[in-house]
This record gives sequence, structure tokens and C-alpha cells, in this order.
Amino acid sequence: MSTDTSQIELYKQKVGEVGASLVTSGMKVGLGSGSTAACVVQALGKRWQEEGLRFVGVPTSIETAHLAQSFGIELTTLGACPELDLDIDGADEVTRQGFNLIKGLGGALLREKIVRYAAKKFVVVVDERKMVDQLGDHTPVPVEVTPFGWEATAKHLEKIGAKISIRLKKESKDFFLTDGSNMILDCNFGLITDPVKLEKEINTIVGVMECGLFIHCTDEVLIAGHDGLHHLK
Ligand SMILES: O=C[C@H](O)[C@H](O)[C@H](O)COP(=O)(O)O
Repeated sequence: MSTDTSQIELYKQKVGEVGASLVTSGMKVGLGSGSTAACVVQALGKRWQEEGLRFVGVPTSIETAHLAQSFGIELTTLGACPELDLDIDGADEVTRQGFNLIKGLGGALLREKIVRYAAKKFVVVVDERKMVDQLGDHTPVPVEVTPFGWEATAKHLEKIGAKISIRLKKESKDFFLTDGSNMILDCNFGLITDPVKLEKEINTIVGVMECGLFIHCTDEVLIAGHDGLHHLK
């Protein structure tokens, strides 16, 4: 499926607006990361400024925090607010059945997962390119690892079948580091037949902080595409 960039941007804006419409006054809301989640934050910022909507947000990345603050949105931490009503975030792949996800191509996966599991409800916002029949369709599994001894951690990942690409900064050959100062190893496992087993296998490897598989934890998906907007529950 080829869709031009400006059309994709329109899909993201649409899904961002609908995602933002799920937030009501007084809610505690997880604010996701990446370009689609940014559209949600922008739409929330508009509602904050034009409608006087008031809620508190917990950002999943420094970038999201800065964006939210640019609209004056009130932010808090999981320390002050460990239970959230709603978390809205993007994804890199979403399975049509079961809404399992790969996340983390933008590098925010550990914080995103912590925020997701602090929330009662998790809504994912995507454009139609992200929908797949099976995880691993076009995206590796990002794995966040502690930099100490990452080479040994990588060997363990290879033993369970990963073909690894070390995430580098776009502008240089330096290692990309997450907001928590961890590295990311992008692990290609091919098509993933048993994501529950794989998530467990990855996360029991010493040195792994978290992986980008989000399994059996998505309540709703908003999808924007050529045939309009779909809200799947
Ligand atoms: O680390 C990044 C996050 O998991 C993003 O939500 C994910 O990569 C999707 O990003 P985008 O909406 O920019 O495609």
C-alpha cells in the first residue's frame, strides 16, 4: 500500500483529534510518544486552550513533556499519581486480531510500558499502515538494554533467534540512548508466531530493561485510513 506523506499526516491528525476527544475533565492521562501520539497531545493542547479542558498528564518521554508544556498542559509524575485513568499512545505494528503491538521505533518503550501498566485503559492511535496479521511483519522488536555489557546481552538475544541492529543516532555514529540512558538493540525475529513466549524469553535475559512487545494489554485501537476512521474495541 503506498500512500503519500501528506495523506499520512492527515490520518495522524484525524486519529489524534479522535484520541484527544476521549479525555474528559479531571482525568489522569498517560501521554504517549512518537509522531501520532504527538498529534493527540496537540489536539489536547487545543482543547486545553480553547475549551478549558483540564486534566493532568504523565508524559512517556522528554519530547512529549516539552510538547505538552508548550500548550500549558499540567504534567505530573507516576510518583505523585501512580494510577491513571487512560493512556493514549501510538504503535509501530498492531495485530488485527488481539491488538498485540510492537512499539519503540521512536525509542521510548520502557517508559511507555510503565505508563501503560499504570493506566486502567489503554487506547492505541495509528494510521492504517500499522495494521498487520502477525507481529514482525515489517518492524524489528526494539529491546532496551543497559549499556554495561551490552555485547553479552546481545549474544543472549542472538541465542533466542534475534538478528540484531544496534540503534544509532541519526546525526552521528554514536549509540542512540533513551531518556533513561539505555541503548536499543533492534531485534529481527522474522514473523512472530508466539509473542507471549517471545516477550518472556527476551525479558528474562539479564541486561534487558524491557522490550517493545506489548501483548494482551490494548483495550481499544483508533485507526485512520483511506476508508475513514475505525474505533475497534
Ligand atoms: O518509541 C516510540 C513509540 O513506541 C511510538 O509510539 C511508536 O514508535 C509509533 O511512532 P509513530 O507514531 O511516530 O509512528
